[in-house]
Amino acid sequence: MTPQAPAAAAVVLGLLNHVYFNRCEPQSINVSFLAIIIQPVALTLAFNAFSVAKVLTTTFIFLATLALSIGVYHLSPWHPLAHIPGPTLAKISKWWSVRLVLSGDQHRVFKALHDHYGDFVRVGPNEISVIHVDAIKSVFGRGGFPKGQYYEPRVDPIHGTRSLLTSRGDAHANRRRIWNRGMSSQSLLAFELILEKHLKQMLEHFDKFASTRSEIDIAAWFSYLMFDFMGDMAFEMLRDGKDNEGYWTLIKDGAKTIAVLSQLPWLAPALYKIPMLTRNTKRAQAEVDAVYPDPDSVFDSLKHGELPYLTACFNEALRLYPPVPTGGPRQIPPGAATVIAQKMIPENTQVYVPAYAVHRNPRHFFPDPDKFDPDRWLGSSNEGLHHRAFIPFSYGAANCVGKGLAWCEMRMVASALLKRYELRFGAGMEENGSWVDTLDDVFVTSVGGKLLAGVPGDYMNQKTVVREMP
Ligand code: HEM
Repeated sequence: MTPQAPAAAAVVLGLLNHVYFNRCEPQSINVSFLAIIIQPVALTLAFNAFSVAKVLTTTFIFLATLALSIGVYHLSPWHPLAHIPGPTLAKISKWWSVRLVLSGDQHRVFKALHDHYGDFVRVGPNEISVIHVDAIKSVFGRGGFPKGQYYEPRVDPIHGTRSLLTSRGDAHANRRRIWNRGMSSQSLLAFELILEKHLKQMLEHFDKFASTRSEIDIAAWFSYLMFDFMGDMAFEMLRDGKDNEGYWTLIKDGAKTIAVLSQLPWLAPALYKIPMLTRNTKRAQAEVDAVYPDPDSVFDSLKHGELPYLTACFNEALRLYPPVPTGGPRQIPPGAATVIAQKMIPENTQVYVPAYAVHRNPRHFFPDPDKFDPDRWLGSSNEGLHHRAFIPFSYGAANCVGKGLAWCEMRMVASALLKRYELRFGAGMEENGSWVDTLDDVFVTSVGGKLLAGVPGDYMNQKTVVREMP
């Protein structure tokens, strides 16, 4: 045996491992980690050359070969995604994505990549992002693709319980039917009463702040409101459950489902862009005043259809700052290579259709796709407005089940605030103008910092006489 034999064997073993992992992607780190640790040790023993130094050397050669082989293959013309352009580091390893997600900038970076590379970008060894409008239907629509491994970490690791978000196929369809019943227009009317109760509580607090002219972090207050409302709504379902099989099953299905209901940040980022926080306040406030002449009537959701300007403002906020900015990919099943927007995409690829980048593409919304311009939603012609490319609530069978409720919340909260106050940016907020740039993409949007409302001396001038809340 030559002294180089263990090293050569470690190289061969590294290459064989790559072939194996390429065919059978590991589903759990435990098994693969164990295999990777044991193999070089066993190899050193097999050559009767056991010593700590030799084990370390063999392990290093083995791991280096494995890493190099994987990296080279990912960049090679033989990789099935070789025809999709993208950053080199993204193609080589998933660590690029991990770093990106940790930074919170995923949505902004995806957009920049699409600006540079076009409709298709390779954003991982086996992941692509597509912003072509045809991809929305192909990926999310009927006959589209299931959620894949991306969603698995969201499954309860102890009980294996799947929420609506993580279930697939028939299990998803069955559970979704129950949710749909729970979110029917009749149910929404009941939820509105709960929202009204908590909204009034928030207004009481705001009245106090107004009287002392103090500054508030309005983003935090919207989160409190949504937390209280969603929590109360979930338990209200529980209370009424005996009479409503739909709600009852929903709750019985486990705490995970309630946790989904209690997802707070979905709504907040859109609310932060409500027009009272911008210079576009005039018209929206006038519209609310006209539709709700009586302050007590602002809780009446039946009039929400009479608020086209406010609705346009929210559409524009949801377009520029979709609360699920990138979202999760769908995964092309084994053996189901497919064509998306005229490009062949191989099996097992994870496909993102990132709302943030789709919404800011000049082919879909023009002119000035980065500009907050509610009027683009109000024109009689649809020029410059690609409705099919507007996907803040996603699309297809697993789109947002809470869409109706979210719209009700947004319009009711905004109407109540616009009717009652003239809000101003807090000290330093307007000049910075960059609060929205601090929003992080962590699947949903996470609020980066305080959004101060009001300035001392000119703060939340109450338009109406403050009344005692019932
Ligand atoms: C402006 C507010 C909201 C936005 C923009 C939004 C957006 C979305 C998006 C994009 C998805 C798809 C996620 C994916 O594909 O992985 C989704 C799913 C979902 N949303 Fe919302 N959402 C909002 C509010 C709500 C509310 C208030 C609820 C509470 C009932 C809710 C409950 C859900 C559930 C349960 C799902 C999973 C649906 C399924 O897998 O069938 N959402 N939402």
